[in-house]
Amino acid sequence: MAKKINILGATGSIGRSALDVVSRHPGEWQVGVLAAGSRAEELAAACEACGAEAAVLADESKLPELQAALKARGLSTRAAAGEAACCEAASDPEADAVLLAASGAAGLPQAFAAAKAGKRMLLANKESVVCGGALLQQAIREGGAELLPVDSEHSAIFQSLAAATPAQREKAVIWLTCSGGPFLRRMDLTGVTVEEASTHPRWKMGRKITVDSATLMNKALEVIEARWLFDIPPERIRVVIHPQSILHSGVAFEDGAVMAELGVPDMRTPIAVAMAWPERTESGAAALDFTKLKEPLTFEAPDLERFPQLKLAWEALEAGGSATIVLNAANEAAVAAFLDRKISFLGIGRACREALSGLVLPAPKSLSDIYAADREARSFVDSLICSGRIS
Ligand SMILES: NC(=O)C1=CN([C@@H]2O[C@H](COP(=O)(O)OP(=O)(O)OC[C@H]3O[C@@H](n4cnc5c(N)ncnc54)[C@H](OP(=O)(O)O)[C@@H]3O)[C@@H](O)[C@H]2O)C=CC1
Ligand SMILES: CC(=O)[C@@H](O)[C@H](O)COP(=O)(O)O
Ligand SMILES: [Mn+2]
Repeated sequence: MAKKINILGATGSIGRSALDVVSRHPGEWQVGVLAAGSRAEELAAACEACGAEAAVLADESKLPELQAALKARGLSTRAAAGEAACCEAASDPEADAVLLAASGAAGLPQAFAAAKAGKRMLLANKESVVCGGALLQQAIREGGAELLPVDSEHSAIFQSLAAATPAQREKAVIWLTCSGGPFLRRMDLTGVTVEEASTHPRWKMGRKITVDSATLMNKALEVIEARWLFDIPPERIRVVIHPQSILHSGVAFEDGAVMAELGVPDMRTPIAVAMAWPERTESGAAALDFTKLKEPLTFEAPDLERFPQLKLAWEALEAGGSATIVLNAANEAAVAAFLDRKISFLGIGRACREALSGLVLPAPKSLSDIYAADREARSFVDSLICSGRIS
């Protein structure tokens, strides 16, 4: 019988890539629920293409629109809306796997729901790991869930660690690769436009993560993500700039050996790895031919003067409490303001730093504590922007 996958964030960049992988395996995989944020027409179209059983929108007010869009396509797909319905999709007892690919902290309740229900979690939504921290890891353990990383770097690390013993992991160093984003060689970042920051040199991704890659906050979030996913202290996580995005990250062992995963930059590979693990399956990604690489593979240290956001990962982890939640929320609020052309590109980093030093909150004890810290950081940044202190 075909295995069932529920996809949250189905209309996004990861969601579409996942649907492409699923479509290559008829009879082996079938789609249960597709969930998205608010775009009813796009969700209905995705349901039609893959024959999903149910469609869910997080935005409750869009339920009539979703029902109408499904009906207009002659589909009998069940429709639901609201955050609770998204969490039901994430914890669905009928799903063999759930892909968590909403964008931002909006994915947090879904990750907790999947963890508590003991699901096989294919996790792209890094923000839920950054905010959920120890609490999410605890929910995964207690719920008996299995987490398979989809973020390309973490998929590479996961694969590189597959054969390592606990003792070998204890001394391993993680090398996270970073493309450097569109401004790797641009010395002056004043005046960066929304259009410039919204174009990634290697990956086609959603708007928020693309801007994060341009500020290097994406890598900061990935350092925090790695700390939790691989239970590794921050001082054993390093970042290296690798503009070609062919080596997706690696692990250095005490004997000098480095295990790494390489491939063409195509998210269908880590999605297929997570779907099939510990087996392998066809993803649709082109094979890497070392004899036909268009440019040499290069590596260099990151420039922390021009990209100070990167340092905030270690600072937030060191600070403890709710610092990583504050950092994530401040960044989400600042990136949204930048995309709305209310603040400059450099204002994003200033907002993150101000929030991190201005808001010292205790460690969360529950999901509602996480929401509270998240809300506080967002309103802190909003007030910085409204008062003109960040522009
Ligand atoms: N794109 C990539 O290559 C990579 C992405 N990631 C991570 O994966 C996640 C998704 O990124 P990406 O696909 O680029 O983002 P996109 O912006 O392309 O897509 C976001 C998706 O999330 C949906 N969505 C928004 N709010 C909710 C909600 N509350 N519940 C369920 N779905 C929701 C959107 O629906 P709607 O269309 O209705 O707005 C859309 O389907 C992010 O956390 C990102 O960091 C990690 C590695 C690589
Ligand atoms: C594809 C993926 O996993 C992204 O997170 C990607 O790594 C972004 O590239 P940067 O290295 O530029 O942040
Ligand atoms: Mn990544």
